[in-house]
Amino acid sequence: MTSLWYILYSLAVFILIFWGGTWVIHLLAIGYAKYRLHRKVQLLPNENSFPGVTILKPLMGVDPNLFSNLETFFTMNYPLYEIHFCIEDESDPAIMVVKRLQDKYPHVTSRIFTGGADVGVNPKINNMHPGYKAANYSLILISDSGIRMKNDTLLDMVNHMTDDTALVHQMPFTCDREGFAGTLEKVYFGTAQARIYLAADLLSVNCHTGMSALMKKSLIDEVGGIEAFSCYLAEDFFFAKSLTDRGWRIAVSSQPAWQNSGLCEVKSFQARLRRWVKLRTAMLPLTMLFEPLSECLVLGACASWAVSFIFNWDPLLFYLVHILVWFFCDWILLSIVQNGTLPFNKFDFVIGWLFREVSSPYLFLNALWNPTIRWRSRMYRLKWGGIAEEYKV
Ligand SMILES: CCCCCCCC/C=C\CCCCCCCC(=O)N[C@@H](CO)[C@H](O)/C=C/CCCCCCCCCCCCC
Ligand SMILES: O=c1ccn([C@@H]2O[C@H](COP(=O)(O)OP(=O)(O)O[C@H]3OC[C@@H](O)[C@H](O)[C@H]3O)[C@@H](O)[C@H]2O)c(=O)[nH]1
Repeated sequence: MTSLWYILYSLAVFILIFWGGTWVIHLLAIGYAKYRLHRKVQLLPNENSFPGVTILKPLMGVDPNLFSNLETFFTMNYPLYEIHFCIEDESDPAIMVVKRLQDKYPHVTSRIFTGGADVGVNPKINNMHPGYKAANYSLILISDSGIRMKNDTLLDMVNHMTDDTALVHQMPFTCDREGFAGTLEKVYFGTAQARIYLAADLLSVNCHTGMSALMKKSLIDEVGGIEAFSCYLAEDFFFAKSLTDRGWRIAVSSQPAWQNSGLCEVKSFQARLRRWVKLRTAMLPLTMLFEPLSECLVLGACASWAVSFIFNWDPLLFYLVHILVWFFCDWILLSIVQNGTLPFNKFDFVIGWLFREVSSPYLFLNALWNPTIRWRSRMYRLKWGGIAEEYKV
């Protein structure tokens, strides 16, 4: 009996320490977001001092926003860059979209690479490989198909590329999009993900998500080029790991990544989140415990039990206050990340927030239950450590 009491007591103490840690993370994320995000970019002082950038754009298929998203890459205020569009399938309609833009902006240097390569399992790396090999500049920007740039986004990223920095990445966020799925994505990226992403960057924990990442090419070539990472599906995490293992800094730029894919549905968004859970748990198995425990509703329930066990406090009242304060912290963080008027009202936020909080533990368990990963047209399985193999049925 006494030993069971000690076990429960220790568990309650552990939960309360973890609970306290998550509030520190809330505060760090809010403070760091305020300090780091949306800083004004200096104007170009001297065009010659800016390094050239090769932008790799892996494309696969067309969505209603593709043309206007890609157009933002042709209108950036940066003196020296080229765009390498990488399109695996030679009959992909994305080729026509790119050609229309090339005709509209003939003064911007851009090329189309079709066919991809077969250097490993990761299809994004296979697709980008020919474009990477033909890169002419010292900086590489890997930018996913749904990303939108502001005029000064590239300049902002380059400004963060200091001498001891090897990789500058944008924190994922989303453009204002209509409908519940648009709200849900904005709520997720501006609250749960932004909190961890910002706290991780502040504490130099690798949390790099590679939808928009500027890298020093020579440092990637030093370890064998992008093909050296093609055995992983989460090539982004391993790019950053390889660089930090060699003593380099990675940094978040002040503008978040404006995702604006024309496909905006709850179902596809949840499938994407499940795919990411599978990547994380294979690479970092400890997240299997800490990730569900760091969710508002799960942690609140555990902490309510712990305070009633140790201090005899009312667990229900504690749970309600916990949820309310968490909710307000999330609202504050989202408002800072958005840096302007949100495209939905407070009621929509409550619904989106509750939906995310309730569905997230379920999505997590669901992802663990089925380890097969579907990414666009292919299926994969991951080994512990993150090595991937294609799964053919
Ligand atoms: C005392 C509190 C401890 C809190 C532990 C928190 C556990 C992690 C909770 C949520 C994980 C959210 C991760 C957000 C971004 C990940 C998006 C993603 O999966 N991207 C993949 C695909 O592009 C990519 O390959 C993976 C990137 C790295 C993921 C690393 C996840 C672990 C982060 C742990 C950070 C802890 C920070 C706080 C430090 C005390
Ligand atoms: O088979 C594929 C799949 C994807 N891609 C390209 O890879 C990019 C990212 O694809 P998606 O938008 O489907 O996937 P995500 O946004 O979830 O990607 C994210 O998670 C997985 C990581 O490897 C990526 O670096 C990260 O951005 C797109 O530009 C897409 O065109 C390919 O070129 N081939």
